[in-house]
Amino acid sequence: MQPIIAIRNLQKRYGEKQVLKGINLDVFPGQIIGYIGPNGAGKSTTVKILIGLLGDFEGEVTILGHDLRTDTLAIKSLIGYVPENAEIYDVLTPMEYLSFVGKLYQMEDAVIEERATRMLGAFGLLENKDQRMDTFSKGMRQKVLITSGLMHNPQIVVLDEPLSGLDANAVIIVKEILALLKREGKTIFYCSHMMDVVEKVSDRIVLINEGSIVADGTFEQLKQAEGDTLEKIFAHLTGEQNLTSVADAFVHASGK
Ligand SMILES: Nc1ncnc2c1ncn2[C@@H]1O[C@H](COP(=O)(O)OP(=O)(O)OP(=O)(O)O)[C@@H](O)[C@H]1O
Repeated sequence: MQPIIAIRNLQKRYGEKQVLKGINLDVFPGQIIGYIGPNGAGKSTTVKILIGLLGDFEGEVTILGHDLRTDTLAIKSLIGYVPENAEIYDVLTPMEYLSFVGKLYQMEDAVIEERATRMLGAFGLLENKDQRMDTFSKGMRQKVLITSGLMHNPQIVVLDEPLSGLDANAVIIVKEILALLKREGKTIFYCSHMMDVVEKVSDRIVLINEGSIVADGTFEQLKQAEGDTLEKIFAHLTGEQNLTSVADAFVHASGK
């Protein structure tokens, strides 16, 4: 099977600092990849490259046969991106914002209206659809962002910590959306720190540490090789093995 995303020797520097040190990854159609790693590991940098936001990288990235360097525009229409807490034009209402985003994807007005209404309805936001978003909670904004990333029915969905600020019910809805998207054959690249969710939704887990991939496999495969929970596997492979004493030192640092 041809990979839908092929990443070859991907490297990225910010000044002197090399934050991606040669990532090689083939993602196959219909996979849900859980892309995890400690703070600063390079997850968001990888995502920003994949969605065409960062052009200044070394290596090769091909998405559905398009070269990311030369076919950025074609690739953007194939990918849906859900960021964590992005700036949203909060003087707009959800419908105005979604209409703006839909037009960027060249969607017809009637389709935008229908999809936006259906998706906002699923998140319980219908009664807020014509209110300015400057009064919205963090979770309500995140629901609008999720809608805006999925509305154009992309083949590949890239989510960077999409559950940030969401309440328990919304987390369940997002997990169900991911399962539905998978059933529709979409490919999902899912970055998160929420190990329990990654463990449940991903059919392949890629762990990155200091800019390199240190584990790649199904949860079952990682479990056999490294430990019984994803949290433990994560701690083992990223070098933080005594987290209780780190927490203890932190609490006692302020008291003595
Ligand atoms: N615009 C930038 N300029 C300079 N350094 C940057 C920039 N963006 C990210 N970095 C650095 O690159 C490294 C990787 O950052 P990145 O945001 O990709 O990590 P991450 O794995 O997504 O982390 P987190 O889990 O904290 O979101 C970090 O050391 C970060 O400080």
